[in-house]
Amino acid sequence: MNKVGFKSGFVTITGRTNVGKSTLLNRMVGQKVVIMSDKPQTTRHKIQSVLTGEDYQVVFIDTPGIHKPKHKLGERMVETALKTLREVDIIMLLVEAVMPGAGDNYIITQVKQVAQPVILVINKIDLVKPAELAPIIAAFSKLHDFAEIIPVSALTGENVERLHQAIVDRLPEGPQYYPDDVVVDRPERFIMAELIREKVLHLTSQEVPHSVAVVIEEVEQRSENLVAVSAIIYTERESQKGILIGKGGRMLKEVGKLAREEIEALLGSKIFLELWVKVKKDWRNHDIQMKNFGFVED
Ligand SMILES: Nc1nc2c(ncn2[C@@H]2O[C@H](COP(=O)(O)OP(=O)(O)OP(=O)(O)O)[C@@H](O)[C@H]2O)c(=O)[nH]1
Repeated sequence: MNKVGFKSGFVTITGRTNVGKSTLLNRMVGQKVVIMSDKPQTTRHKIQSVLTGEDYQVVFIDTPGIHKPKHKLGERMVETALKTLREVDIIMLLVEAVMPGAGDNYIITQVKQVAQPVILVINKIDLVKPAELAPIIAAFSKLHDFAEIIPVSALTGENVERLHQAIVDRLPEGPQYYPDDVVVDRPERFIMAELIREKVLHLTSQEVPHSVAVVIEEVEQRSENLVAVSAIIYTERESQKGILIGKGGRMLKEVGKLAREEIEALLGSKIFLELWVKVKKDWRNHDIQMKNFGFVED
C-alpha cells in the first residue's frame, strides 16, 4: 500500500539502561507496550511498536541498552544493538539530564560507528532547573555532530511533541508497513511473559531480577471467557528460587495475582494463571539456553 506523499521509517531508541527508553516509547505511542521498571536492563528483546498518523508511520525498534559487556548475554546485547542501529532511518539516543559521563562517551563511540542521523534526546528534564540544562546541552553537543538535540521529560510529556515532529520531519517517503490499528508487533505470549517478569522485578530485590526469565508454557482457551496460562519463571540459583517463592509461597502468589490482573486486562477475559519456578544454572552464559529463552536471533 503506497499512498502519495506518505512517509515512513524505522526509528530506534537507544541509550544506557534506566534512562527512560520504555517510558518515552510508551509516551509517544500512547499505550503500555514496553515493560517499565526502576531496575536497569529490563528490555532484553528487540521490541517494535508502531505509531501511525494521517500521512506517516513510525516503526519504533527498542534496542537493548548499550553498555560494556560483562557476560555473554551482555555481548549479544551490544551486537544486537549495533546491528539494529545500522538498519534504521533515525536513531534516538536517550541520555539523562546530567553532565555526560564515561557511560555516555562509550555509547556515543558506538553510534559514531554508524552513518544514520542521531537525535540526542535529553530526558528527565523535570529533575533539573532550566538554568542547569544549557551547560548540559553544550557539553553533549561537543561529543558528536547530532542531527538535533531535544530535551524532554518522558514522565511529564514536556517537549515530547517537538520530538515527535522532529522524527516525522526526518522520515523518508515510504509505504505504510502496518495497518492503522497496529500498535505492537509482538505476540501476546511475549507480552504475558514480560508482564510476569515485570511483577517479579517490582516485588523482589537484590540479585533476583537480572537472573529471571519467563517462558509461557501453555495457553489454553478453557471456555469462552476463561484462558488458562501456565508459565515458568527461571532463576539461576536455588537461593533465588527460594526468594521468588517466598514464605509459604506468598511471593509467588503476589506475583501471580498482579500479573493475572494485567493479563486479564490485555486479553479481555478471565485468566487462570499457573506459575512454576525452576532453576537453570548460569543460563545467561549459555548460548543454547539463551536461544531457548528467545534472546538470540537465529
Ligand atoms: N523523573 C523522571 N523519571 C523518568 C523519566 N523517564 C523515565 N523515568 C524513570 O526512569 C526509570 C527507568 O525508566 P525506563 O523507561 O524503564 O528506562 P529504560 O531506559 O527503558 O530502562 P532499560 O529497559 O533498563 O534499559 C523509571 O523509574 C521511570 O519512571 C522522566 O522523564 N523523568
